[in-house]
Amino acid sequence: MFSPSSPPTGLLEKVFQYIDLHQDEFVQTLKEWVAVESDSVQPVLHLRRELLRMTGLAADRLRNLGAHVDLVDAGFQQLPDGQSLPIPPIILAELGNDPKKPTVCFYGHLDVQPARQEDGWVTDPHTLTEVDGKLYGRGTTDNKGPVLAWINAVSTFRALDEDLPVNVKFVIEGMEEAGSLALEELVQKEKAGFFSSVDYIVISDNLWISRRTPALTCGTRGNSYFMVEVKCRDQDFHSGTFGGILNEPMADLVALLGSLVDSSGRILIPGIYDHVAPVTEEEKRTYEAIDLDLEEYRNSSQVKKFLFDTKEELLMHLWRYPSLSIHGIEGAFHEPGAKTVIPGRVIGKFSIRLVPHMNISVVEKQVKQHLDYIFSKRNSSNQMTVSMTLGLHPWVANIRDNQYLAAKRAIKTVFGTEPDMIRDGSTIPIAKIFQDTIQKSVMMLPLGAVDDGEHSQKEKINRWNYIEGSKLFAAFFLEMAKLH
Ligand SMILES: Cn1cncc1C[C@H](NC(=O)CCN)C(=O)O
Ligand SMILES: [Zn+2]
Ligand SMILES: [Zn+2]
Repeated sequence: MFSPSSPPTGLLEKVFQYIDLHQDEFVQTLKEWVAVESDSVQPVLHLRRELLRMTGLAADRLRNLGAHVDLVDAGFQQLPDGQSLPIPPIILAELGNDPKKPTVCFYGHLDVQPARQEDGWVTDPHTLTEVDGKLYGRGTTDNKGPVLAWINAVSTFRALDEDLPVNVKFVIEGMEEAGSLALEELVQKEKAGFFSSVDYIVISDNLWISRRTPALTCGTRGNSYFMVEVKCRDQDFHSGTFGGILNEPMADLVALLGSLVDSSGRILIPGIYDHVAPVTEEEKRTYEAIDLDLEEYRNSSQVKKFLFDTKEELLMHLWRYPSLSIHGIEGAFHEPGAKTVIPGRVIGKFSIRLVPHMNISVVEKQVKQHLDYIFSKRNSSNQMTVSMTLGLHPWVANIRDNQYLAAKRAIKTVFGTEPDMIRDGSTIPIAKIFQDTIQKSVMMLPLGAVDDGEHSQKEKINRWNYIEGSKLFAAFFLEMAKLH
C-alpha cells in the first residue's frame, strides 16, 4: 500500500537516480548562469545588456526543454535623472496543455543583487566555486539556483522520456531586485490570457529557517516605506558661519527618527498596533514546533544579544508583529573625515513591516500624524514633508490548499521529515499580486538554507539543497498529479 513516507519506487526512483547521476551537469549550468552579472539594481546600460543576455540563456534553456517561450517586451525604466534604460523582457513559457492535468506555474527571477569581490567575498562572486559542498556565487540561492532546480526537475522527465505529470508554466523576470518593474501590469494584462489556465503558482524565492530542516512558507510581512524630508534651503551651510543661528535640518530629522521606536523594539507611533491580529493558542503552537537553535542562530548572525530570549518570541517578532527600521539619511555627511558642514536639506528613510490585519492607508495616516506632532513640538522654522513611497500588503497562504498537501508529501519523500511551517519577515510583493489578480492558490516552497546569505557577501547554495531541491520539485509534480 502506498504511504507518503515509504521509499520512492518506480518512476520516482528513476527520477531521483537520474538527478543524482547528472548533478554535475546541473551544477555546471548554474555556473554558467552565475557567470552572468545580471545586476538589476545598478542602473547602468552594460549591466542591462548582461540582463538581456541572461534572459536569452534562460529562454534557450526552456526552448531546449520543448517549452513554448514568449519574450514579452517590458519597455523602459525612467530614471530620476531623466535617462531611461531598457527593462529585460519577461519570459512567459509553457510546456504541456493536457486538460486532464493540473497546470502549475513557477515564478522566479534571473536578476541579482550587486556583488564585488572587494566587499568581502573570498571567491569571485561571478565564478561559481565549490568549497565543502557549498556552491558560492551571486545568485546561487537568490534566485538562479531555485529557477534551475525547477528546470532540472522538468528536464529529468523529458530525458527519461516520461510524460510530465503536470502542465508547467513559467513566469521569469529580470527586475525583481529593482521592484519587479512592469510585472504587475503584465499579470493584469495576461489575466484572461496566459494565466487563465493556471491552477497553482509556486514561488521559491526565500529560505528555510534551518540549515537542515526543509520548510514551507505560509505568509510574509508587507512593507510601508517612508521618506521624511526636512529642508532649510537647497544648499549646505558652513557651521562656522551659520552654526548657532539656525534650526538645523539634521537636528530636526534626528529627533523625528528618534521618536519612532524605543530600545525594546516597540514602535512609538500611536495606534500602530491597533489592527494587529491577536495571537491564538493554535498559532503559538506552530512556533514551538519550529527547528531553530537560538544560540546557533545568534552566533551565526554575529549578534551579541537579540531583543527576545525565547524562540517563540523571536519568531513572532520576525514574522507576525510589525517592525520599524531606519535605513538611512540622504543628504547627510557620511564619509570619513571631519567636514564642518550643516546639511541644508536631508531625507530620512524608514519602513514599517506590515502584518495582518494592518491597513496601509491607516498606517500612512498614523505615521504622518505622529511626525507632524513631533515636528510641531520643536517649533522649527524648517519645512517637513512626509511621503509613503511604497505600500506592500502582507501575504497569507491558504495552507489547506491541495498544493501545500502535495508539497508536504514531496518533502516527506525526499527529506524523510515534516517541513517547518514558517512565515517570512520580508516581502515578495508579487505573491500578493498573483493571489489578488488571478485569484489562484500561491505557495512558497523554499530550497535554500538559513545561512545562504542572500543579498550578502559569500552568497551560496549547498549542493545538497540544489540537488535535493530538484528532486523535491519532481516529487511535487507527481504528488500534484495524484491529488488532481
Ligand atoms: C524592495 N522592497 C521594499 N520593501 C520590501 C521590498 C522587497 C524586499 N524583498 C526581498 O528582500 C525578497 C526576499 N526574498 C524586502 O522584503 O525588503
Ligand atoms: Zn529573490
Ligand atoms: Zn533578492
